[in-house]
Amino acid sequence: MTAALQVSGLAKRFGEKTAVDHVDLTVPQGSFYGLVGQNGAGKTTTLSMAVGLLRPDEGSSRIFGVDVWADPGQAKALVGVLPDGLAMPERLTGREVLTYLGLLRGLPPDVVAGRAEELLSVLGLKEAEKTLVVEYSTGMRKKIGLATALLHGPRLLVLDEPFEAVDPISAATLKTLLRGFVAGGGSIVLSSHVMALVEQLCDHVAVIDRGRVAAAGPLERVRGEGSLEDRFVELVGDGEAGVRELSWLS
Ligand SMILES: Nc1ncnc2c1ncn2[C@@H]1O[C@H](COP(=O)(O)OP(=O)(O)OP(=O)(O)O)[C@@H](O)[C@H]1O
Repeated sequence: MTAALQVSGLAKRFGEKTAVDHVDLTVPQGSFYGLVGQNGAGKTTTLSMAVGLLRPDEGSSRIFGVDVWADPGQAKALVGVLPDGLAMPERLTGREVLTYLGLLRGLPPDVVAGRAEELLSVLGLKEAEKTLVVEYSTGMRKKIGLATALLHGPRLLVLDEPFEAVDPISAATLKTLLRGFVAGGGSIVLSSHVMALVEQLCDHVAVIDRGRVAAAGPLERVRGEGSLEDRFVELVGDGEAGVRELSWLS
């Protein structure tokens, strides 16, 4: 079966810094795939290149077999993206953002209106629908960003830190929504620093360390006998470096 997302040999340098160093990832159709790594490991850069937001120096990315860089229109119709630091039309309300982006996607106005209504309701943004995005909290921005990713009914969701700054009640709703998406045949890739969350939601995981894939595959295989956190520390930890005390604080 064609993979939902197949990235091959992706590489990106920023000046002297190699942010992503020939990453290969295969996200099977119907999987819930977690990408974990330390700050600066290269997760955002990898996902940005995978969905066509950032041009790679080397490598390729295919969404359901469609080359993201050769055929961006077709590839982008298949994917919903929640990027890191999503830029929004700040002077629009949540509903206006959804309407604008839905029409831009070419959806009929009545479909956009119906879906916007449902998304605002499911994501707990109904009361905030008249508020301008510029006035949204960080968590609310995350949720409206997710709504824009879902609006056109994509087959693959690529979500960069979707749970960051989201309150526990909204997180529970989000988990149900994402699980439902996968149960209905969709595929999801998400990045997170929270190992417990990845263990709870994902069936596949990739550990990214300094721009490279340190381990990847089905969750059970990657984590082995222990927890994902133990395995993560084992793979990417740098010994005592993180546990030095600040003597001047005590
Ligand atoms: N536009 C840029 N210009 C220069 N360096 C960059 C740029 N974007 C990312 N980097 C560098 O590339 C590396 C990977 O960054 P990236 O944002 O992909 O990491 P990450 O795993 O998503 O981190 P975090 O978990 O903190 O979000 C970092 O060293 C970062 O400083």
